[in-house]
Amino acid sequence: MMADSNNLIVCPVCNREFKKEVIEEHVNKCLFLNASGQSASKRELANSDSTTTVTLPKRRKLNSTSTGCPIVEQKESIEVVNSSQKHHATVNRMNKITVPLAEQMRPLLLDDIIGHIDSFGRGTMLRSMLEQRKIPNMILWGPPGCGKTSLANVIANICKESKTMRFVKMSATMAGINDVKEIVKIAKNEAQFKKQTILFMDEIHRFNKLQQDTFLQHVENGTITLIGATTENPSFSLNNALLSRCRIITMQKLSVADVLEILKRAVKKNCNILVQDSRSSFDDMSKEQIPSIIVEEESLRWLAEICDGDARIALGALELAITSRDTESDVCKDGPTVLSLDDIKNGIKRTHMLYDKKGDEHYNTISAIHKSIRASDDNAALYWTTRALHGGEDPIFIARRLIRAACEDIGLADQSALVEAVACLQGCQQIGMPECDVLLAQCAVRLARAQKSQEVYRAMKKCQSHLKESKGPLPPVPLHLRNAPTKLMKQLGFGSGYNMLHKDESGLSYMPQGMEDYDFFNPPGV
Ligand SMILES: Nc1ncnc2c1ncn2[C@@H]1O[C@H](COP(=O)(O)OP(=O)(O)OP(=O)(O)O)[C@@H](O)[C@H]1O
Ligand SMILES: [Zn+2]
Repeated sequence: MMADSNNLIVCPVCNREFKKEVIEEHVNKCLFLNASGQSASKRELANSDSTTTVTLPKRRKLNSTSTGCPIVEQKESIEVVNSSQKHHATVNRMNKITVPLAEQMRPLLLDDIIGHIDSFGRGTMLRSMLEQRKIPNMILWGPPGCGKTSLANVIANICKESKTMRFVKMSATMAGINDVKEIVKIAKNEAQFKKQTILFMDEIHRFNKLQQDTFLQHVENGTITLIGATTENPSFSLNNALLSRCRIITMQKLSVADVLEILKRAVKKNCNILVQDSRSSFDDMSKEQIPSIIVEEESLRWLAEICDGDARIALGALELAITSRDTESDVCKDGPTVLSLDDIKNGIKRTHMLYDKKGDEHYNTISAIHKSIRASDDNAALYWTTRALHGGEDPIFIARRLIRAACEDIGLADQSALVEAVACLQGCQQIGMPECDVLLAQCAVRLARAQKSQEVYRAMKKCQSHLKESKGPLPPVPLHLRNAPTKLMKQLGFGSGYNMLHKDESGLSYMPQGMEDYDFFNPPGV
């Protein structure tokens, strides 16, 4: 299949071959997945166009002033060509490309970590502990790509220098109980040689509570020092006993300025590519000084803004943009290649990154919808609903929440709101996305604009807490309210004295005995 193989291009990330028409799409996927530790090729394998032949496209060699850049290095090693060299070339390429830019930029020192001033900036307790090489048990809780693993990496570095601590890194996505037991066994042994084991467990929330119990005793008796990282609220996902033994370090989402700084550092330090306005002139530079690629500051700022605080995504996108930009320019031009905002935008699909269905963002957004409705802010209700859908939220999940809001916040003030919200759910079930988007938008706006009444909801809450707080057996249903289907029951007095009149005229109480004066709508003292 020689003719075909000429048409194949190797993915620089996973080293598989794809047809020219699909390679771009594949590389985009592969880079993103690679950044998140997965591989696009595995998923695509079943229906991919890959074959075993290796034919590499000819690439432009970059300016030699750019050495040190991971991207540049990989370019140079891809510069291959005939089939007798192909094996060597493949190996060479693999070695260099398996480390994505985000990984290369991982901070080594505390001072390299950007942001997080409140949690471990100068003057914080954690900071001074770490500076004295004291590592507490801790859980790092923060959104993806904010630097949890990076902090662990810095700690690994501290361990390396200390000689009295060893650092072990695991991920709960891969490891099981047996791995933990193994670590504990080694840790006990190392302890005899006065070496403390620091265990970093990434994505610790993936362990169920029973599995978490395995750590507990070893954390408690000091065999291991545990550092857990999680994107999920630890108070829900972690064992209480474990929580009480660990310091919870809350890491905020990185700000736009933080991410911008990380991007600038990556560009400056690693790649020797200038960040500036492309219009500036290079007249007074010697030919060697002129960089091969220029990244405009505007592009970096845009990236920093859309990555939603995830530095890994921002770095991955930058890497992708540089890689694909360079591939395009086959001919060596006189001036540098400019990486414009459009180049960066082309490489990225916004929705891929921003909405994490399982994480807090999912609940945060749905809560924002509900609260906007409650506040009668139609504009905000529309925004949050649209944003949830844009991020890939399940429309049924939103519709259910709207039904709840229709009762909880609108209630008897406008009873058709409930009917319409239920209709909205049915409509969503029947037509699905993308058509049901407007159903949800309309319903959210409708609910936001409705009259509000929490009367029933509040009364129900009062009633619920009354029941919860009442001690001893609950009062029996009064005899006159009971049904008497049998003779025996009639003889026992069931239903006796009952009449069909309204409460003011019937002379009966419809509340249990002793509770005649209870009014959940107007509770005493309110
Ligand atoms: N605060 C930061 N300072 C400097 N670089 C950072 C920071 N946060 C993230 N980065 C960069 O982003 C990359 C990804 O960050 P990291 O792996 O530490 O995130 P994480 O919080 O562990 O994310 P996840 O929950 O997805 O594993 C790092 O390799 C580093 O290059
Ligand atoms: Zn690939």
